[in-house]
Amino acid sequence: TSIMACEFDGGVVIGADSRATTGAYISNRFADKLTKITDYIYCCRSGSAADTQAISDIVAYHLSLHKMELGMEPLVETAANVFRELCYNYRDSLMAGILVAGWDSRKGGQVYSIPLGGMCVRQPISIGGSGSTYVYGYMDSQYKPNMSRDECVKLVENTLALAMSRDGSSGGVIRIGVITEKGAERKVILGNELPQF
Ligand SMILES: C#CCCCC(=O)N[C@@H](Cc1ccccc1)C(=O)N[C@@H](CC(C)C)B(O)O
Repeated sequence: TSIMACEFDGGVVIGADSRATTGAYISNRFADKLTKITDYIYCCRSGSAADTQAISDIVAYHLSLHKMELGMEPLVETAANVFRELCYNYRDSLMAGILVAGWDSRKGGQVYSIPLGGMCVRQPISIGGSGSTYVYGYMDSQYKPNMSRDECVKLVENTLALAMSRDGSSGGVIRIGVITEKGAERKVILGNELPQF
């Protein structure tokens, strides 16, 4: 897997490849690793498909209850804390590397990274999954503070395309999401339309 999330003024851009593997076999060529938690909060999943699906379902349930009690949309930070509590408390039984990203009225666009082990840290831009190891240098060389929405989309597309070209556990299509106060929009870049370097 190759996943990425990037903050911009007014929201976040999230992205993922679509390959699921069972050993060397590609068990799913069109996996959807961008998972909705609330209307304004998504997560990017890497690691065990089963573990990350289960965790995401539990967090979505808790936040739906929290929204009813609170009477307002849950904060991105709150979602990240529920993910962290599960990923840390069950760290010996789980294989889950998750990026939590979304928009709320208090802090706007936010990205929180929860790698294996269960720590949680906010980052303006974050990558994860097996493919991310090949593109840290590219991300660092291209990142600037205060990028526009479209600059973030292009950086996410290019970074994921590079990771997918080098990592055998990444591939397929690129799924992109943009989350702002207006909600979430999604698009797909097909395998033959990927940026070429
Ligand atoms: C059966 C089946 C398909 C899913 C098996 C399955 O979880 N594959 C994993 C690799 C893995 C991980 C831990 C144990 C075994 C196999 C996988 O493809 N993970 C991708 C993300 C998930 C969300 C699709 B990525 O991290 O590469």
